[in-house]
Amino acid sequence: MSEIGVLIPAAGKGSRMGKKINKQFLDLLGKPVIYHTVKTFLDWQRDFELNIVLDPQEIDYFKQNILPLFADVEISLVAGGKSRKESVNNGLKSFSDKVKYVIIHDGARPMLTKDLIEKSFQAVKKYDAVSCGVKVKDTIKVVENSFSKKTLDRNSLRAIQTPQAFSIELIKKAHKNYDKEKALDDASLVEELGKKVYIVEGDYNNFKITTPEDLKPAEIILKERIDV
Ligand SMILES: Nc1ccn([C@@H]2O[C@H](COP(=O)(O)OP(=O)(O)OP(=O)(O)O)[C@@H](O)[C@H]2O)c(=O)n1
Ligand SMILES: C[C@](O)(CO)[C@H](O)COP(=O)(O)O
Repeated sequence: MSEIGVLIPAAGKGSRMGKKINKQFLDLLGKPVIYHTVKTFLDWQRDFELNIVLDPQEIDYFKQNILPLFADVEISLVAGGKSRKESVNNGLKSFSDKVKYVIIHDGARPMLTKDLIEKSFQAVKKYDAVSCGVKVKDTIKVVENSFSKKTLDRNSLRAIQTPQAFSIELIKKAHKNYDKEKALDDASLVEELGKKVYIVEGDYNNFKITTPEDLKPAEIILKERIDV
């Protein structure tokens, strides 16, 4: 068994997408969104434990409609929680003792690349806590009551993505240490411990499918990859 654990949180409600079906099960080029996410990890390599965290009410749907697409792969399905943090925490607890490093990646980011996974994995062996992030292209202002208050220094800003990778010992400790439900990402829990998180250059195409207008560009990006 491998020292690597891959954890895909996919137990969200997708409320901003506003569809009846979970956004991770929506069709993208003839396959569910989450299929593309998982497939990229399997194209990267196959020697890892894979935990996919799902809404308990969607586990049967996943078993019937998505698991058959990965017939030869061992996948553990884990029941998620009310918040992303709780879902990730449940996924962390389900790895075997062999796992040393865990790579956490949103099910709703199907445009990740093998290169991003590999860069994150190489970096976590050196730094113990890693997140992908991209430079911010726009000018960012703090706005209050519709008036700008100040302009932030763009050079020090990054828009944070997943994959995020950690030594499993550190990320479990970080989850235990932070008892509030709401946390935007796992790297921030490590920051709460006073530890540094190394930022790997992410990919602008690796955006999260959040609202309906994200679907068309996602299709264009994935189609270009499949066509080449
Ligand atoms: N309780 C939760 C909430 C989120 N997630 C997962 O975390 C990722 C990032 O979350 P986001 O895009 O915010 O998804 P949702 O919470 O589903 O979206 P929304 O906030 O619009 O409801 C998604 O893959 C989502 O399924 C999860 O596993 N468990
Ligand atoms: C983890 C994450 O995708 C990094 O950008 C993001 O923080 C998830 O946040 P959301 O509020 O669940 O969209």
